[in-house]
Amino acid sequence: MAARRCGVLRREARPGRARWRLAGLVSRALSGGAVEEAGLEERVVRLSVPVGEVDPLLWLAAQRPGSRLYWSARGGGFEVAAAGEADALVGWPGECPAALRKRQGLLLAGDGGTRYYGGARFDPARRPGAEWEPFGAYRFVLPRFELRVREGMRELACNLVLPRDADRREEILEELEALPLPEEELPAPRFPAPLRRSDAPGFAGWRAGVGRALAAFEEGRMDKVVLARRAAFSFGGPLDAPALARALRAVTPGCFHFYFEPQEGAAFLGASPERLYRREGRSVTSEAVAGTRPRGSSEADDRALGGELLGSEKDREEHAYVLRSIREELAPLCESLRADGDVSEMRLASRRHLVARLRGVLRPGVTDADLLETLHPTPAVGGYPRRAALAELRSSEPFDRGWYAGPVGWIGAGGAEFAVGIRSGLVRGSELALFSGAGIVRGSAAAEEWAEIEQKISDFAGILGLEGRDASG
Ligand SMILES: C=C(O[C@H]1C=CC=C(C(=O)O)[C@@H]1O)C(=O)O
Ligand SMILES: [Mg+2]
Repeated sequence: MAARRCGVLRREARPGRARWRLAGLVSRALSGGAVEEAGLEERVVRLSVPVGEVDPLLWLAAQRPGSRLYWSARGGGFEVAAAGEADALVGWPGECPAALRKRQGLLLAGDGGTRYYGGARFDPARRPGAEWEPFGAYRFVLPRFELRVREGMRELACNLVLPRDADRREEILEELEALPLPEEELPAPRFPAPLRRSDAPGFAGWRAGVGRALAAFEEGRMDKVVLARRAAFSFGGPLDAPALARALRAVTPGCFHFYFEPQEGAAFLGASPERLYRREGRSVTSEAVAGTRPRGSSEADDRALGGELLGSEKDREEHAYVLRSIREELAPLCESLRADGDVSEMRLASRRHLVARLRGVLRPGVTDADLLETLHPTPAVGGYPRRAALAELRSSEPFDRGWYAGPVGWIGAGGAEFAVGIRSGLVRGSELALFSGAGIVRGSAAAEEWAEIEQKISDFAGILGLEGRDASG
């Protein structure tokens, strides 16, 4: 028999058997005696069993829509798909993730592997547009069920919050029993045809925005602002958002991949090259990513584009504000902070950026809420100085960024990792909104920055047949 890519499994790792073993663990953990022994203080119990080769994104696609998520670390090493919610920390309109501080007790009481996954709005102070309502100001989910791949080991896990889940024993076991565990490859997805495109701002509005930014630089009110665009597409039928995430992952190696679906019919997904920060205990790393050129079509062309980026004064300036700001913001939270190498080139499949890394040791007591509040938004997505840039975006950007360019990632007791939620889109039924921005500094030209955004959305555009539909008119 021909070997199927995902179908040949060792007997003990067969999905059905994994589910059955997990049900045994869950049943025991929720039995009267075990719950009573655990006492009244809320805590998270994470139960897991090994499982065979299932692609987490295929698993995700098979789960019931509504409350699904996916995260994979840049460069591999950690990947998770999840369904359902054992707990959720949700921010009300106007709340920033700093409010997480008050709600982190449960998390810190969790066992080692416990992680909440989620993200936050770019600007909690801006009134949310209707399309972003399901996402909240921030939303971190402790999934009910997880399929995790960590350093090549695959596991199926169930999170329980005790004692509160004791009352839901039957419900949880029924959910587990019904949990789909696909063993086979799905056919390659076919996406519906695109019908219409509309950009906010259009090119005239974009040119005006760049002009306003240049005037603000001249007047000394600001040094950099990242202006963004919302390119909205409608299709001839509903978009399969998990399939889109899979197709995107395939063409964007070396990126963080994320997918958040807080309710059926609304999914925010993307492939970001940029780490906001990573924390392991008190060690923290962050990085400045800015300045852009495409990859070349030949080796010589590619080399020339790399040289052009590294030698570009304008892109160096875009990048320098990001590095300077991260250093300024992070230093007060650290006992020590140092550069990790020089400014270099980050090469992605279809474009390249300038990158510089910072490494530090946090002062005792610094939390992830502190880090998020301090680091976000960096001038890679906001501007410099931050306050002036945000005021400009609030008063002139003609759409709500929602979670675009906000922090996305996970928080655990011993560590955390966040990417900057760029190169992303929002799927709602047969509508897709792609969000992308470009750093405006002295010397920026409106048409070039518009084209840079077009290049940045080309990963999505290539998958969905949107190329050649530039709306610059
Ligand atoms: C704001 C975005 O990219 C940022 C990250 C890298 C390079 C950038 C640039 O060259 O303008 C942007 O600052 C985006 O992709 O939406
Ligand atoms: Mg740029």
